[in-house]
Amino acid sequence: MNPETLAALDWQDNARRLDEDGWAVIPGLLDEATCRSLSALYAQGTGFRSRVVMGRHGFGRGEYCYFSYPLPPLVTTLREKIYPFLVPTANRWMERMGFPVRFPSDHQSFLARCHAAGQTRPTPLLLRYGAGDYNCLHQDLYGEHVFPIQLAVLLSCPERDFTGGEFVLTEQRPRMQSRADVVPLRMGDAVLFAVSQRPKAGARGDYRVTLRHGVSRVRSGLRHTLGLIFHDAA
Ligand SMILES: O=C(O)CCC(=O)C(=O)O
Ligand SMILES: [Fe+2]
Repeated sequence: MNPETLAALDWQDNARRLDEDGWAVIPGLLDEATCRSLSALYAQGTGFRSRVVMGRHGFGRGEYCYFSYPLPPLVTTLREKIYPFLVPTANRWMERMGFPVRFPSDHQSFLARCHAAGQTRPTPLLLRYGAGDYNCLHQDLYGEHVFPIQLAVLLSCPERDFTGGEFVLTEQRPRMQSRADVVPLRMGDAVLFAVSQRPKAGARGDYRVTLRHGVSRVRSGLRHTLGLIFHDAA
């Protein structure tokens, strides 16, 4: 992955799919070698600020580790270089939902805002699921400052490295029942998705829907993911 690859992506189409569905897949964001080397960091166990065993918190089953600063260079690059392409959608969503917040065009300025408010801990993470593991539906909110779109990259190969373990999104509409989507991902694919709320166009104008994401039960093997959240944590 290099910055030119990112600039060459169809961000207008990504924005359109985020508006319509609340998520968009970037096929083949990372190549297999990069996926393998990122997954290998998990077993190495260094460069992380904390490890969370999901079962201990009722978050599901499996575990994840938050990177510490400085992040691995590739993770910093992805976070800094992808962010600016998402800002127009993020700002449009805030406007359409009637929220006053607007996001600066560069990630460093947004992080400075998080840090000034006490959200200083890095949120990018690696997740690892074995057979029987899953991630309950959740939202990655870590304080007052929330960038409304995040990214996850599947680092393992479905059917070869693991079975089951699908990325799931639910959308809760006001006074209606929730709708689920399963996002088809191959190794190295990234999914952009709404962290929490997003506007949806309806017959009588925009209304807000609430998204949650999770992972269905892994049936066999080992599944790794890279999670990229643009706000830091309190
Ligand atoms: O493992 C996954 O696909 C989901 C990871 C996740 O919850 C996240 O990146 O925030
Ligand atoms: Fe998450």
